[in-house]
Amino acid sequence: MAYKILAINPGSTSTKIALYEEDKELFTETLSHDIVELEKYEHVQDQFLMRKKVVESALVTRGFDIHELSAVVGRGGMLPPVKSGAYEVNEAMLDILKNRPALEHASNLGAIIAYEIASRVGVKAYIYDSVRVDELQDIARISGMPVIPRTSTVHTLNSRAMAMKAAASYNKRYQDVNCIVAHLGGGISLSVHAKGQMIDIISDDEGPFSPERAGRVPCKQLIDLCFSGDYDKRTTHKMLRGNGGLKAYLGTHDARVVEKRIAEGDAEAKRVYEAMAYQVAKGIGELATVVDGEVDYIVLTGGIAYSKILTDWIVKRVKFIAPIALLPGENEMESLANGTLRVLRGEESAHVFEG
Ligand SMILES: Nc1ncnc2c1ncn2[C@@H]1O[C@H](COP(=O)(O)OP(=O)(O)O)[C@@H](O)[C@H]1O
Ligand SMILES: CCCC(=O)OP(=O)(O)O
Repeated sequence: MAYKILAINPGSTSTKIALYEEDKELFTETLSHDIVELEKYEHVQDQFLMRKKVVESALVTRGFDIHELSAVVGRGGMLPPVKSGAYEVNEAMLDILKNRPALEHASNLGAIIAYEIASRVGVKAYIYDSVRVDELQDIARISGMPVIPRTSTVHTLNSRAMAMKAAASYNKRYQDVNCIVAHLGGGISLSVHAKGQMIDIISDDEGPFSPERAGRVPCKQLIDLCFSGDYDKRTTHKMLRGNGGLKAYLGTHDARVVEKRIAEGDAEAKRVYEAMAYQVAKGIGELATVVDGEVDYIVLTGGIAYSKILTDWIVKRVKFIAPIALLPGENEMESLANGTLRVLRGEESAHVFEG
């Protein structure tokens, strides 16, 4: 019997779904949500029913009977630190994602929607390479403030998949190389992979700013801002995540719009956009020290890696470290489905989530 897998990837303004038969994509669709509608919900978790209905309607529209499914997989959310690979969704995981996620994030809905659909047809639901995969080496956990230990929150799914893809293109095994991956999307995160483990990372609040996030900001000034009485907690969070970065400086989080302005001679747009590249390059340099400079290759991936102007700026600054593989875009849906397929085929086993 051919396995059919439904992959669900909730993002801040859309929910992507894809149906795979074995490793063949039958269809993929981005279901956009109305921003005004989304803003009516106080918490991301409250969007569950609305997003589930949108997913189910899309499947009905395509005439797909969910009873044909062998498994459903969702993008793993803001759990406590977990291992790489697959986890079967269970009650303990659902409890955390629904009631006390490490951070409010659309990906928290991936497992919840997957579980609902899978339960209806009596198959298993999984997550794969969650954003909270934590393989940090011990020394990387020390932040400088004992009450704030460092943990890993990173674009694991795409970063690991692209690190493996690049390894194959250099005729090497992921398990044998040291590489640095910069995921350049609406949010930016970086990771250093040493012999198959993400031993250190730069999360979206520890390094470069991005189209919609502030990245690392001077923390003493941030404390003053938080206690100034001018901003509530929700607004401050939004300034860091959602309304930060390019959006804050230039009023748009679309890098293509910024590039158009640069082409038209907008000097401020160029100054800010180049600063984003500068910070990404600095982050790559920082992570190169983790493996004593022994980096086999650097990967630039995510939507902004399509940008020649931005990647040229980064490459100019980091090419002394290692060769650079440009793998623009992301293959999250394929990675979710392929990981689940390996579990169904018995080539990989799913971890048990214990909370
Ligand atoms: N051809 C392109 N050139 C420059 N930027 C691009 C291009 N295509 C997409 N982007 C930018 O990539 C960003 C989104 O990347 P993506 O990986 O899709 O992120 P996310 O999944 O986090 O929304 C946006 O800022 C978008 O403007
Ligand atoms: C850095 C953690 C993962 C994350 O923030 O994902 P999105 O950029 O897709 O929101």
